[in-house]
Amino acid sequence: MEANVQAEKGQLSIHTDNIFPIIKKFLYSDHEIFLRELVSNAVDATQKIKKLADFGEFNGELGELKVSIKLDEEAKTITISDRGIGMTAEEIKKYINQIAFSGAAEFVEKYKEKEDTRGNIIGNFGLGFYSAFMVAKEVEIITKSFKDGSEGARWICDGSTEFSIEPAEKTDRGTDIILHIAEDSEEFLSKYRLTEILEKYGKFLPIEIEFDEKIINNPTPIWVKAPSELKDEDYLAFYKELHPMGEDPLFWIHLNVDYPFNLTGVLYFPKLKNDFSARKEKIQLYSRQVFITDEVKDVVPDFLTLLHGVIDSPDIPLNVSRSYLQADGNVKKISGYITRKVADKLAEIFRNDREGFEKKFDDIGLFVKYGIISDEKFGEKAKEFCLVKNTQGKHFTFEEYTAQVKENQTDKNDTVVWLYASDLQKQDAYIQSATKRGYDVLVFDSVIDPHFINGIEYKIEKTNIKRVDADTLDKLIEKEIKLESVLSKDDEEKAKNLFEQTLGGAPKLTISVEPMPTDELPVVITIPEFIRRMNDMAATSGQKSMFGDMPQMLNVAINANHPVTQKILNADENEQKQLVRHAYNLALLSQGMLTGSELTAFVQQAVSRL
Ligand SMILES: Nc1ncnc2c1ncn2[C@@H]1O[C@H](COP(=O)(O)OP(=O)(O)OP(=O)(O)O)[C@@H](O)[C@H]1O
Repeated sequence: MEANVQAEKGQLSIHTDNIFPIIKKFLYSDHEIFLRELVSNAVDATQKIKKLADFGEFNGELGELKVSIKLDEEAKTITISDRGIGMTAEEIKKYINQIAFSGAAEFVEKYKEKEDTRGNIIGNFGLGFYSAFMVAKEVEIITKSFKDGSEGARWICDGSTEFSIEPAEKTDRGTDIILHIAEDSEEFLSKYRLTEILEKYGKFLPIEIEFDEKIINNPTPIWVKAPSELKDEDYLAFYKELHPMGEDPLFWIHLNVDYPFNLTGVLYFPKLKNDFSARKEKIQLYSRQVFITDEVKDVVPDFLTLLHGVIDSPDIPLNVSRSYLQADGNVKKISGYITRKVADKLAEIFRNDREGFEKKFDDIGLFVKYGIISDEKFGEKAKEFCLVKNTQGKHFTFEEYTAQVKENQTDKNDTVVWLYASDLQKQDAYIQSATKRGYDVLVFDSVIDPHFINGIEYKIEKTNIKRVDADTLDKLIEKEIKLESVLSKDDEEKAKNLFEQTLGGAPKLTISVEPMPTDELPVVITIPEFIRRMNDMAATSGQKSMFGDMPQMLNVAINANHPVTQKILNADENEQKQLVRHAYNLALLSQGMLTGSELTAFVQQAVSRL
C-alpha cells in the first residue's frame, strides 16, 4: 500500500500581521501595566549608563539621572523620559523593530563576565515596549545614544507593522517615549490615575521617578540595605510607609539570601489578636524593586500570608507579563527558606527573651498555631516554642506542660490528659471542680484552637486533650483507684430510673450514676469531647457539622455521693420529680445551657420560693 503521508520535519511560520495584535492587546491582561513596562525600560537604560561608567566604557558626565513622566492632557500624550544610554538608529532597528529581541537580556549576557549585572536590569523578554500600544494609537521614540558622535533618531509607529525612522534634533543623551493616547484609553490622561499606577508599581524603583514635579519613589527601601546599617526606627518607619494606618508591628525579619537563589525582603509580624481579618494581601512581591503582585499565596505557605511586608526576588519565575507567578522548584525552595527563617526568628526570640515572647504570644499565637497545623516543617520547629496558657495565665511549652501535669493527670492507660476550657465564664463550675482536684486547666479560646487541638493531639506522644466539661472528672482522667459510691446498687438503679422517667421528654440524654466528691454538683451535665469538637471545627470553617449545630448528645451524671441524691431517693413521688427537675436545671444552668422559656420558668419557680 502506498503511503499518502510523507514523514517530514519543518518550521512553523508566523505571520506578523496576525501575531502583532495579540502581543499588543492580549499579552498583558491589565492595560495599566504599560506604564510599568516603559518606566522599567527607562530605569534599565539608566542603570546601564551607570554600569558602563563603572566599567570605564562611558567617561562623560552622568549628571542627574532621574526618570520623568509628563502628562499633556490637551495634546493627549504621556511622555516617559530618561537620561540613560539611549539608542542609535541601528539599535532602534535591532531592539525595537525586532519584536521579542531583548536588549536587556543581551546587555546582561555581554557583561556577565564583569559582574552579575542581572541584579539591576529588569527587562528580559523583549516584549514590554509593545504594551504601549495597548493604550496608544501612535508611539514615538526620540532618542540619542550616549556613544560619541551619535545623532538623535525619531521612530514612529501607529500600531500597524509599519514604522518610520528619521534623524531628529536631540541635544541630550537618553530617550523620550511619547504615547499618543487612543480614545478608548483616555482614562490614563489623568494625573490621579497616573499617580496611582506609578505608586503601585514604582514606589521602590531604584532610580528616582518624577511625576507632577514630585519624586514618587523611595529608590533605596530598607530591604536593599544591609541589616547592620539599620535601626529599629528604620524598620518601623518603613512599616508606616507600607501601612500608614497600621498599628506598629511586634517584630520583623530581614530576609537576605543570595544562594541558591536571590531573595531579600522584610517580613513584619502584625498584632493579630484573635482575628483572621488582618490577613491576606499584606505581603508585596517585587522583582528587582518593581512591584509584581500582592497575591503571594503561590510563593509562601498560607499561614505566612498573615504576615506583612515585602519580598523581592528576581528568581521567582514570572511569565512574560510579569503579573503571574509560575509555581516551580525555585518557588518551593523560596517558600521553604522563608518558612525556616520565620521559625528560626521565633525560636531566637523565645530563647533570648522568654518574658517578651510570652507577652507577645497572645498576638502571634494564632499565627504559630496556624503554622503548626498547616505546615509540617514549621510545625517541627514550632513545637519547641509554641506556648499554651493555663487559667492562671501561666505559659508553658508542650514539653514543660506535660512535665507539669504528668504526675496528677496521667490516667490508668498511661496517657497524660490535658484539660482545657474554651470559655472561662461559661465553664467556670467545671474549672473549679477540676482545680479542687488539683488538676490544671488550659485556656484554648481562639478561633483556631479547635483545629489546633485536633492537629497537635496526635503529635504529642501519649496525650489526650479534653475540654473540662466533656465528661465527669473521674471519666476525663480515669484512675486505677476509684471513688466508692455510698449508694447500694439498688439505689443507684432507682435514682437512674427516676431521672429517666422524669426527664424522659428531653432529647438524647445518657443518664448514669457516678460516685463523685460531695463538693461537686448533685447532677453534672457534659457534652462528649468528640462531637463537640467536630461542631466547633465545623463552625469556624463555615461548614455544617455532620452532627448538626447543637450538641445533640448530653451526658447526665448523677452524683451518687451527694446528699441531694439521697434526699431525692427518700422523698415522696411528687417531691422527687420536683427535685430531679431542679437538680437537672441547675446542672444545665452551670453549663450555660438553660435558656429561653425553660430559664424563665426556672427563675419564676425560684422567685416563688422566696
Ligand atoms: N528607554 C530606553 N532606553 C534605551 N533602550 C531602550 C529603552 N526602551 C527600550 N529599549 C531597548 O529596547 C529593548 C526592548 O524593550 P522591551 O521593553 O520590549 O523588552 P525588555 O525590556 O528587554 O524585556 P521585557 O519584555 O522583559 O520588558 C530593550 O531591551 C532595550 O534594549
